[in-house]
Amino acid sequence: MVQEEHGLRVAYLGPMASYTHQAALDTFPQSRNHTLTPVPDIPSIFQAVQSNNAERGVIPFENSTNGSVVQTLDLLADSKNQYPNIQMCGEAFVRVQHYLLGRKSTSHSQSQPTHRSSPSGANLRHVKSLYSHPQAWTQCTPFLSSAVPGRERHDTSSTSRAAEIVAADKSGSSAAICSALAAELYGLDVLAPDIEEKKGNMTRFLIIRNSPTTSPSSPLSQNGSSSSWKSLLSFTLPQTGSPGALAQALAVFGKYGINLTSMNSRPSGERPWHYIFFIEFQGRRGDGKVDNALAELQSVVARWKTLGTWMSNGGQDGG
Ligand SMILES: O=C(O)C(=O)Cc1ccccc1
Repeated sequence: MVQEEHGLRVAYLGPMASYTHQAALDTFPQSRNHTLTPVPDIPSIFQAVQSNNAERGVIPFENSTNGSVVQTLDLLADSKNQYPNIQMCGEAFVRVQHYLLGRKSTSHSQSQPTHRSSPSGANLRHVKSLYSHPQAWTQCTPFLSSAVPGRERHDTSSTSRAAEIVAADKSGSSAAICSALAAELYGLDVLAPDIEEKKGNMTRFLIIRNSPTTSPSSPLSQNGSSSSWKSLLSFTLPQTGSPGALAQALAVFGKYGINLTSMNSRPSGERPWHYIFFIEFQGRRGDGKVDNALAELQSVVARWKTLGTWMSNGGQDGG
């Protein structure tokens, strides 16, 4: 998705060469004079946008192999009301190909059969510890268990942060799972390429903006049919047991012929075993059937919030 605007300040999960950086570069091309600023973690992206230190933020949302980024969902749930103005306004898909990066072993022991080597033939016996973003481990399970089993794993805030840590390790005994771009930027050797389990591995990133109003977007006639728009909303259900409340909430969308495209739930933070649900659907406010469905939803749910609208085919909500 390429944004039309120029000169936006964009916060992304850094440091440079993270997959989020790639999504930010794809969405906010340098030719449009955007300023892309790496921040250390996902909450910092929300803070930067909420406080107007950045006009846009780019955050990882879900991966085709291992599902939702729960930290992002929890920030969207916003149980402490820290990010009341955060709204989604776009999405970007990035093909994620993981590399094992580190320092090549200087020993010439590759021919010894007792030494494990990567699919590329690099000797990995000297690799004692591994660094990466938690999402990356489960995208590379077969490689990790066959080529570097039993190594100590350290979670990092991003894959590029892992590369930075490994580049600073003079012992050469650590390795990071990250992008090929990180190898170049941090001067690391490729110990094994394409180590992700599923070859079509993709991550979807959200573009967020500060938008204090949740009023309907501009008239539909200006910007394509309602089916090219997607919207995200969250809701919780009433406190006391009300059988079928979730089914009733979902039935509202069916009643108005609205296509649900994803659903997630997370603990609401209100009390144990109480959940917040995230529903993504085709359409947007201002479209009669969506307005009717949302009006009816209010009588079924306890708390609800619209979390944004965007063009699912690559555009952006101008509202
Ligand atoms: O850590 C990164 O580079 C990110 O941008 C988050 C992430 C991690 C793993 C797969 C896709 C995105």
